[in-house]
Amino acid sequence: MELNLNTRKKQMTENTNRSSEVFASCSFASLGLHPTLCDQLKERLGFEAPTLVQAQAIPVILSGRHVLVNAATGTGKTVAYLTPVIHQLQKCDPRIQRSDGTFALVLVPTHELCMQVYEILQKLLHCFHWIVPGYIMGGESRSKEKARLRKGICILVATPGRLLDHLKNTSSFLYTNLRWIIFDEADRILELGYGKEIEDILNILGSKQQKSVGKGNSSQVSGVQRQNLLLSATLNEKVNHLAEISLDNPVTVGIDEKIELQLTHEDAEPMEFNGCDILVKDGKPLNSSAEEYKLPTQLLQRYMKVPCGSRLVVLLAILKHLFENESSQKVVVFFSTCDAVDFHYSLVSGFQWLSHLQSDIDLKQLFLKCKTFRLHGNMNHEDRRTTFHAFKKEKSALLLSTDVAARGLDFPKVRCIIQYDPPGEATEYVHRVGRTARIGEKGDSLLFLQPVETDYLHGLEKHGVTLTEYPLQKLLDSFPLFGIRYHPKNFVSVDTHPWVVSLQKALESFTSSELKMKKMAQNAFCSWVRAYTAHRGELKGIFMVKKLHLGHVARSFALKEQPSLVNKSLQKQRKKRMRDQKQNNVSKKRKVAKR
Ligand SMILES: Nc1ncnc2c1ncn2[C@@H]1O[C@H](COP(=O)(O)OP(=O)(O)OP(=O)(O)O)[C@@H](O)[C@H]1O
Repeated sequence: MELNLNTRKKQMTENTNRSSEVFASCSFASLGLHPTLCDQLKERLGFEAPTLVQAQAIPVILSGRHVLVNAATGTGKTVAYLTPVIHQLQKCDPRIQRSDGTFALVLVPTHELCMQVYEILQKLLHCFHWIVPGYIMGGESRSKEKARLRKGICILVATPGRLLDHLKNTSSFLYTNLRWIIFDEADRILELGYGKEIEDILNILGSKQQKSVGKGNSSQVSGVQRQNLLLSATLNEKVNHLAEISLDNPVTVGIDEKIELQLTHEDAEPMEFNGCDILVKDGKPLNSSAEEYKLPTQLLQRYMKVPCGSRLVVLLAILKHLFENESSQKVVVFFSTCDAVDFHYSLVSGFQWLSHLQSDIDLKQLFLKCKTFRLHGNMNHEDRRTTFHAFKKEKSALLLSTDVAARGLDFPKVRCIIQYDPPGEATEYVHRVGRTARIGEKGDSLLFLQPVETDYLHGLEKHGVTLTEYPLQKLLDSFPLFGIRYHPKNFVSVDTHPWVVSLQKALESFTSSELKMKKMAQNAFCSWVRAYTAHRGELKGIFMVKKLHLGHVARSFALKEQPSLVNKSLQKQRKKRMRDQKQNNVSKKRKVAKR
């Protein structure tokens, strides 16, 4: 009883500590936001108080300065940039109208993030019906978008490619009143190769900065005061060029002490907004030493050393453990390719295993009994949208995804992130794990590495990210094999663990029993190897294709042999069949001739 009381007390202290790391001790109203907007934040979104980054960024953005916002994942950056824009637009007198065209542009890297920002906007604008939000993004109907643009969209959320398309081809798209350009996940937009599009967009919008504009002045373009904002949890030197061409004397706002440390104290200008100390800085954008990333402190980060051939079994073991130990569990697993997502989705959805041998009846049941979703860029738009919303709503579910879900997406209550295929850059690691432990909540992350890949951890350490090892052996020993729990006297390697061997065999026979499943496994194998070879720069020395044992890679896709061998043996079979057929025909002819 006392123990329970102590545990509860400890939890309460932890919660209070976490809360003070995330939330500021001031109100939204005290930051200068309109009372109706503050009511919307409370009523529509349930936000009582601003987060630290909101308390820091909102007053600076309201002041009209160009801003770089750098804060950990899940700290509320979206509302930090949307509310000042709405505040300014609602107070325009006379009221703005749709026919005035677009006032604010939010650029995002993915469709899902586009929808997410649009949905938050809809909630915040509920009481400001004259400020119309809208979105445009690749894959949607151009003509419908044109029609919406013609009517007028006051705050427009867009992906860069489609925006450029409309800027060039939709003559009714009015942007002469444009006042804000916001780059959400700025570094990702560039990583996706949109650099050229962004330059073109800035050129067309007349928002490209000419060097050495007076300190503290926002740029004036065609009489309208412009204010540009750049945000990400991983603002690094890659963003410098974009910052240089789009921001005019920016203020850096961030809760990242590492970034604050590299600011020169002469430049630093401490401000106080209702008890929230803020360090803002004029002038130059970030340099490469700023590439130390701040992750949510409550996030438990672990890695697992798994031999290649046992990867699949270990993944299934972890998932089984997670879903059987907690009644409501939300997990996201990241893969490197769309084919890998499809294969694992079909496998998880259909794979059954004999759970007991005691009775003569085969009690086969689904190995994983959780609700499973998949998300990747090759899915059609409607399916992506449905998955995105469905996974958001679920209390307990598994999402298998590529990096389309890595950036900005806010799935409530995700408890665990599994990086089955390691990400490339450390930035991607940060954003993937950032899908959990949001807004002060608890979260775990687990990174799969093959024994030859563990140098990847040093790369992460350089960015201030440290992981501890997950006790894999203990987990494997905890699974009973046909009713009996295995107690090894001596250390047994993962590959030879009886539970692993047995499950691997079952997986291979499941995959080989269905042609469709086998084909999916082969495709996934091939695209996985291709993705592995595509690692760039320093990562090439860690993820070395030469060191891969393709037979073991095949096992990780539940294949008995690697696809090229499979193809060869298929070819051999085909040749043999043709030879047999030929011989049959010859003997038939001979028979006919004999008659
Ligand atoms: N003031 C607040 N009070 C309570 N919850 C909030 C507040 N501000 C934001 N949130 C919630 O916190 C979560 C994270 O917010 P948001 O997605 O804006 O974070 P982010 O910093 O942009 O994360 P990422 O870097 O991953 O994109 C969301 O669920 C959002 O609804």
